[in-house]
Amino acid sequence: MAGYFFSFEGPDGAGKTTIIQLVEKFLTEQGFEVISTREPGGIEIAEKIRAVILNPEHKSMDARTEALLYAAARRQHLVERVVPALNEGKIVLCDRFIDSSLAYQGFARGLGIDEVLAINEFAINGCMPSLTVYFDLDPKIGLERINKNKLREINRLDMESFSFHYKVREGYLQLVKRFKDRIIQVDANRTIDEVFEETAKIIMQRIQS
Ligand SMILES: Nc1ncnc2c1ncn2[C@@H]1O[C@H](COP(=O)(O)OP(=O)(O)O)[C@@H](O)[C@H]1O
Ligand SMILES: Cc1cn([C@H]2C[C@H](O)[C@@H](COP(=O)(O)OP(=O)(O)O)O2)c(=O)[nH]c1=O
Repeated sequence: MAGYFFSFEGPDGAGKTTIIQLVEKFLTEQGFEVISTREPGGIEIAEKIRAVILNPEHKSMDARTEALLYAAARRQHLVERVVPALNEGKIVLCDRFIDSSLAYQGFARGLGIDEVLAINEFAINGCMPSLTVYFDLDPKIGLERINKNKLREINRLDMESFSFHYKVREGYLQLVKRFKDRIIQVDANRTIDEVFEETAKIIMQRIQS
């Protein structure tokens, strides 16, 4: 595969969507062919799986069921959207990928990072991002940012307690230590311009290396 696969991680409200849009514009202006996507990314089968996961009425969903459904939606999106773009030599910017499952289901839900990694390795079959930018932010600040934006829908994961979201952050910080070569941590508690500049620099370094 000729393209570059980059994923972006962090708590809800960390600024992933905002920064990805800016990075996409920047890279396009530099002459690269870029797509930005997010799971389920408009892929019909993956959308349907995701609707089942995030439906606030599904309070009885078992944690392993949740992890398997995320992995299934990921697989479908990868095959239909990410891999074709990489094969065309494009840069793919993906809002959340495997590390979301490791942090949310593996660590915060307590299923175990290694267990969730195993089912995701099966799902992605070797197609890992070459670089992951993790936006680190106190989840409280992320939720405050989201609450200011009244247009955003509230999903089943948003309804989790604060302690869940703090565990997600702890999970991410463990992943940063474990996958040092792949994950780069960025302090997201700064202005949009500052976060964008650092992110663009990290990505350009990886493309040029
Ligand atoms: N660095 C920042 N400082 C202040 N507000 C921000 C920052 N980055 C994003 N926001 C705002 O926070 C909200 C959530 O941002 P968004 O990019 O949707 O986050 P995510 O995709 O990580 O959930 C949006 O209203 C966005 O404008
Ligand atoms: C991709 C993924 C997301 N999630 C969670 C994170 C979010 O709370 C929720 C919805 O993700 P998403 O639609 O990416 O929401 P946001 O725009 O807030 O980032 O699903 C997992 O728990 N595991 C996963 O593998």
